[in-house]
Amino acid sequence: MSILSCRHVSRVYGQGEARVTALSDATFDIPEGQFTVFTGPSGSGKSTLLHLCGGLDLPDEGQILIGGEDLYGMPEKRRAVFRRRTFGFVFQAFNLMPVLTAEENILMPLLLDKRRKDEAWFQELTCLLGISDRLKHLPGQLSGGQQQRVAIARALIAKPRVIFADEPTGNLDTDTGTEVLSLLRSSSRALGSTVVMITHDPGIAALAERRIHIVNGRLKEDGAE
Ligand SMILES: Nc1ncnc2c1ncn2[C@@H]1O[C@H](COP(=O)(O)OP(=O)(O)OP(=O)(O)O)[C@@H](O)[C@H]1O
Repeated sequence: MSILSCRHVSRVYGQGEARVTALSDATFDIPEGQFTVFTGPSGSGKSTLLHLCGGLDLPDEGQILIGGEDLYGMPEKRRAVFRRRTFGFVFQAFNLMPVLTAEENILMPLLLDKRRKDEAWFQELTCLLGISDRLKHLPGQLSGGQQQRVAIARALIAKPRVIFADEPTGNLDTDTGTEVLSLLRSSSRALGSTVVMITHDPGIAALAERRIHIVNGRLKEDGAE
């Protein structure tokens, strides 16, 4: 079974002259463990699609199934809990809490869900990401690449089945971006998680197993006419 199944999903913003069809009839399936990127020009609908798949928006039409569960068929409160337990998010701007140490930032999803820390996974993850000696630092004391590695650890600490990453390398130089991406891949592989990522960078997109191109809210699989 697919981990993520998108069925005829559309999203329209605004009304009248301000009406924009951000996404039109999006249909695709992502098997568990696959690393997929969404590419496309600015304003084509990539973030809209990522937010819908991540349970952060509401589609106007269509259905999104996560492991067979209808994401928008469940009540909002249950969706919030489901999202916290099933998804990890990584953003371009890192979005770390500046007053918390790296370790406190990483553990935040567990705290929100009143879950215990799996010490072995915490050690493995921080070691894999090369941040074991930075755990007591505040985000402001870390480089951009280190901050994004902390954000990846935070996204993975609760062992999510799907990781959504919105331009995770967008604020990093090319070498750091490639390194961070490879760490995102190896740490998600260690967990067997599926990664769905937006990128503008063709070099980064080439590293994915699958590319879904979006133009004017319409999807086009890599290699398709
Ligand atoms: N909240 C909103 N209200 C109105 N229009 C919106 C809203 N969010 C997005 N849009 C419009 O929907 C379209 C798709 O936007 P989206 O952010 O999904 O594109 P994108 O491909 O992620 O762009 P970028 O690469 O620049 O981030 C754009 O025309 C955008 O202006």
